[in-house]
Amino acid sequence: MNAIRVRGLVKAYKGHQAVAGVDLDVARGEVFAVLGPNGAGKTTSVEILEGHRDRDAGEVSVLGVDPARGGREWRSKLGIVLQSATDAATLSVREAVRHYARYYGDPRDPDEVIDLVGLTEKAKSRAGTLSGGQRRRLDVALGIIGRPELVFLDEPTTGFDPEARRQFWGLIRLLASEGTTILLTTHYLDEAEALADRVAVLAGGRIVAEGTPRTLGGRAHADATVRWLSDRGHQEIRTSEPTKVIADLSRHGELAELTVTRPSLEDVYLELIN
Ligand SMILES: Nc1ncnc2c1ncn2[C@@H]1O[C@H](COP(=O)(O)OP(=O)(O)OP(=O)(O)O)[C@@H](O)[C@H]1O
Repeated sequence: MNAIRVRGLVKAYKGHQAVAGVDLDVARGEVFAVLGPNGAGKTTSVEILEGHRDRDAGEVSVLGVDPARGGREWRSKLGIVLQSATDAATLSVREAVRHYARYYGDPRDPDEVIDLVGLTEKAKSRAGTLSGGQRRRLDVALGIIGRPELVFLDEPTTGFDPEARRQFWGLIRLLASEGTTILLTTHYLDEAEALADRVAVLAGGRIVAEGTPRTLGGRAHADATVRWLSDRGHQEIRTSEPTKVIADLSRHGELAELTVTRPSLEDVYLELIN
């Protein structure tokens, strides 16, 4: 059984279809990233899967349960990190994490989780005094304290500095290695590429492409661009046979500033949504 199965999901706000017929399958243990521009319907879709928002039509199964009817036991298997920061301002980081741990039957060790998200030095600080990125790390800590089977992360690294993002990626890889299923939304294409087994691109409430980061939108078969510097300036050739092109060119000697590139995930993404 898949961790997530969605068929024909529809949600409208005052006549505007925010989600306009989405099908989605996420296997157990998979890291799945949903990409898409602002207003594409990512948060709406994720909130329906979390049981936080009702739907107008479609079938949804999350860990074998319809989220609209998910009870306490089902909810305890989920880890949810919302876009809005947690309201635990008066508690210290350690108090907040310990407090949340009490809701679960088999929580992780609070201090271990605080360490995993890189907040050990801030463990005694009140949540209200943390920086934006530190608050976000606390949100992630609260989302994983209950040892969830499935974690929803809505734009988890927004506001993280580069080092914190790398640290977070390590945490996601650790959770994935333990068999946790992870659904994340992100605007960072490098994040999707680094973490996701598969990605879906949502635009205008519909999935416009789905695949592995390496193959999305025909990326693996796209032409390569060979660039080099000659006496006449910078040269560029688009080709499906870069090895042959370079072999031919190199007969004339060394090629200065030689590079071979294929479209990045960002190139493919921008083409898909436009
Ligand atoms: N509570 C609401 N009431 C009315 N319209 C809403 C509501 N929530 C979302 N929408 C609209 O639904 C559409 C999809 O919004 P959603 O938040 O799901 O997009 P998103 O892909 O998560 O965007 P972002 O990347 O900006 O977070 C948008 O046009 C938005 O304005």
